[in-house]
Amino acid sequence: MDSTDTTADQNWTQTPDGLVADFATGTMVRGLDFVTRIVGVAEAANHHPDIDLRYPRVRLTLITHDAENTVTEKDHALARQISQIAADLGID
Ligand SMILES: C[C@H](O)[C@H](O)[C@H]1CNC2=NC(N)=NC(=O)C2=N1
Repeated sequence: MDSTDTTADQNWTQTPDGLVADFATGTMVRGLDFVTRIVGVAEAANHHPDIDLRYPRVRLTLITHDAENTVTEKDHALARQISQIAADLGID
């Protein structure tokens, strides 16, 4: 996957803990709305991020437990979906 021009990659960084992204939600209420939508797509994918909901940002970490805690396509696919939700909500 060309990792230079997709929205998902603009938000996400590969770390030893997995794919990590911070989203500047601005308030905790907006963060909760964002997280609620994330949980919806995570449940549908049966693939779940670690979620750190704070004021004024949400931090997400994606790793595949079933693959000895490595980053897999499941993580990249969910990252793309999450980045799209953020874009839809006008969250950077
Ligand atoms: C049994 C269940 O389907 C698995 O444990 C799923 C659930 N959600 C998951 N979420 C994440 N992030 N990684 C996984 O490997 C994973 N596996």
